[in-house]
Amino acid sequence: MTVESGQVTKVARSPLARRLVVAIVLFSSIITLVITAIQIRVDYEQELSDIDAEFEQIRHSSLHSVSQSVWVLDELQVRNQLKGLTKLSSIEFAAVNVEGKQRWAVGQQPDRDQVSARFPLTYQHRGETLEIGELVIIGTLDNVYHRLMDRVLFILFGNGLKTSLVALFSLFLFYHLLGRYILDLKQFADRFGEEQDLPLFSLNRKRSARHQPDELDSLAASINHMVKTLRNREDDLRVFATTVEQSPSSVLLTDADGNIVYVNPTFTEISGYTLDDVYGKKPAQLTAGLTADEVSEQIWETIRSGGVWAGELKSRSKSGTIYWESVKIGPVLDKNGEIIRYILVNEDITLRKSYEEQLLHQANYDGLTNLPNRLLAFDRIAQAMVTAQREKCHVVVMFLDLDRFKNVNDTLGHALGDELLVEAAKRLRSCIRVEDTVARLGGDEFLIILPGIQKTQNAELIARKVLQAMAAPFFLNGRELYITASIGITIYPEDSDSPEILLRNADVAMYQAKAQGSNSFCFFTQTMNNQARARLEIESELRHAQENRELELHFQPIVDARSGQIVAAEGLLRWNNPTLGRVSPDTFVPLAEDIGLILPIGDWVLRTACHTAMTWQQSGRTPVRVCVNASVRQFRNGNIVQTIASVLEESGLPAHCLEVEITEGLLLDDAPEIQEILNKLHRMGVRISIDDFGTGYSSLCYLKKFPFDVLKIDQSFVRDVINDPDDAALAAAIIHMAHQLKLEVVGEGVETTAQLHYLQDNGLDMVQGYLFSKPVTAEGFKRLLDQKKSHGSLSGVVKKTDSHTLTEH
Ligand SMILES: Nc1nc2c(ncn2[C@@H]2O[C@@H]3COP(=O)(O)O[C@H]4[C@@H](O)[C@H](n5cnc6c(=O)[nH]c(N)nc65)O[C@@H]4COP(=O)(O)O[C@H]3[C@H]2O)c(=O)[nH]1
Repeated sequence: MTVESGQVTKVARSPLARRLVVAIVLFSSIITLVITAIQIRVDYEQELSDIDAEFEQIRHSSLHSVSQSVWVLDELQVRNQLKGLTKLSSIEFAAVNVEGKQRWAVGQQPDRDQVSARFPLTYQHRGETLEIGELVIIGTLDNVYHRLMDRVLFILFGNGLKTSLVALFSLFLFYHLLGRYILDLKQFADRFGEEQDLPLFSLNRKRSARHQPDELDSLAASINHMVKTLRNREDDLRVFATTVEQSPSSVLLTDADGNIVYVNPTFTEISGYTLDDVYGKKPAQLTAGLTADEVSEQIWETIRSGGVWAGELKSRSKSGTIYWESVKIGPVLDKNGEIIRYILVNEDITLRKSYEEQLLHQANYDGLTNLPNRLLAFDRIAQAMVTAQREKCHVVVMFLDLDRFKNVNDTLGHALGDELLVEAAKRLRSCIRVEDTVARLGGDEFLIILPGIQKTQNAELIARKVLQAMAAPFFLNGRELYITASIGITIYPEDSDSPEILLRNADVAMYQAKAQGSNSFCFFTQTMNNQARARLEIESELRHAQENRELELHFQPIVDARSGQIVAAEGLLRWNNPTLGRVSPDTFVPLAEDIGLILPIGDWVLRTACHTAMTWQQSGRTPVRVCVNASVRQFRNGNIVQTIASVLEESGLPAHCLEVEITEGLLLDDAPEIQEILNKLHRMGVRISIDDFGTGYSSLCYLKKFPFDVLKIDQSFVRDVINDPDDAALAAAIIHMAHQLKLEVVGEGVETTAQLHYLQDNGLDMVQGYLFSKPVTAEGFKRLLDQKKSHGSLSGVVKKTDSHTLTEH
């Protein structure tokens, strides 16, 4: 009840209730006043007409007697009659005027609102009507007024009471029907903001069975619907708020004027600024000087027109660090399409940017020397060509390759090779102007681009300068190294107007310079171009040689120098191409090495050689060794030990029947893995021979260090043993020395009996050469083996005459 009465008081105090009461009172009062006024007016009219009626009554009833009394001048009677008149309620004063003058009067003449009447006093005398005077009666309206006033007061009081009661009743009704529910609603609304789990609103009223839903029910239903909608929205908002709070992107909100009103934790984390630091500031203030004015204008133009601007901008953190952000800025519109906020979603892309920059650098610069790479070099050539065309000058493009750089790598290791390249790059840079470019194309290949050259003769000067710079010794890792370079030169626009062709021209010219004996330069000519084309053609044909079965393995016998018996067969590659015809191994083997094809080809040679040798053995012929040339590449990049092991297993050829021929080049590299491979092969029982001995470094160390079985004297020595005493002495010394080291010696390229005899006399173990046989097919070799069978020993044949050689035709 207390709550109830308290609520009533609240209701009574409520402006709405007050307004209701005032309205009721005002309305009721106005109605009352209007009705009262009308009523009073009617009553007043009625009072006046009552007075008129009374005056008429006087005229009918008293006028004759007053006239009689005046005629007879009965003063007393007149006075009594006048007094009698003033006794009447509405008459205050009565008088008789004779001849215009007041003769008798009774009562007070009122000075307030009055009503009066004048009646002529007449008398019939001798048939004639005489006017003898005038009766004046005057009444006041006081009584009328009093009565009217009483009535007014009564009406007002009655209506006031009624109005009050109505107002009170209205208040009660208002509270009972509406007010208390409004208060409940208010309380619900108050609690709704504070209590998350507030149950839905329900009207606290009794409902009879006949209760029909009224406006309050539908209001409650609407409110609950609104509550549910709000709660859903609140949930959605909470989800969005959490999303924004936990977003890995930084989020800023500004008001419609662009002043920051919110930042999420990621923003603080990245920039170091809290909301307090930046509240009310413009985002641009945080990046002052980092965004170009045109970009800022473009951003504003886009977002003011309702669009979203996306791009990458630099930002500055609180500590002053500059970082990159991927930025999306857009307006938030209200439902009328008016901008109410701007939202900035930024992602820190500094890392990505730096990767991109790195990638860009990597894509354009060489990692080792930091010189522009091939890609950038092309771009520079193209740019230089455009400028040269405009300024009517030339662009000189030089292709530079370090001579025998591979040897440095092989001998001293890649680390030192790399150091040499870095130093060489520095020297190259020091030879040219700032506007010139030195690029590294890869390996030991460099490109020098000289734009804006007026006289092409200058190219020669610069080439000489470069060669000179390279000629000075390099001091690396405590070693003194010498390296030379070969330079190919081509000129724009004379030689070509395409960067690709210019590069190719310079490459071709460089090859020519190398062919001339290295440490030189060479200008490009069209003839060179043709040669290069030919080389390219060979290269492209070679790539398909194996699959097209164009390769063949021929065999050349190696015979015992004393018995003349065939003791071994050297497998020698042959390539017969339908377009190119027979191509010499001296041409295609180095090419195959350059382009890496020597690995599959080398495997094929090994396999073919072992299988062929095995078929000879299986057909009952005396077993002979098969010698296979192995390229340096097979040792470095291939899996030669496993290949040989599996080939021997596949073919069934005993390991001691296989001899692997290597050249000195392989040994230049002091790499332990080469020694390991050779040792493994040796342990497997495979024989190892050193080929072309005498042409390279011919270091005796190698002979001691590596597990060789055979030494093959190069044919260049053998050729001149008869004519050149030096070569003769050298050949003899090599045989002697090899024997000291327990190596067997093969003389290569023996073409004459004189050569053979000289070598025999000096104790040579085996001979190989056209004197006995040129390399022949496997079938041909089989015949040679059979021929040997039928002839028994060849030694006699050999010693008699050249015409009795083993040569297969
Ligand atoms: N003038 C003259 N030459 C003679 C005489 N006796 C033999 N020859 C030639 O001398 C070369 C000996 O082979 P090489 O020094 O290993 O030199 C070989 C070898 O380095 C390479 N080669 C050939 N086949 C292969 C192979 O299967 N693998 C590898 N890696 N290189 C091979 O190609 C080079 C040349 O091979 P070919 O042209 O077959 O030339 C062969 C052979 O035909 C002679 O009395 N007089």
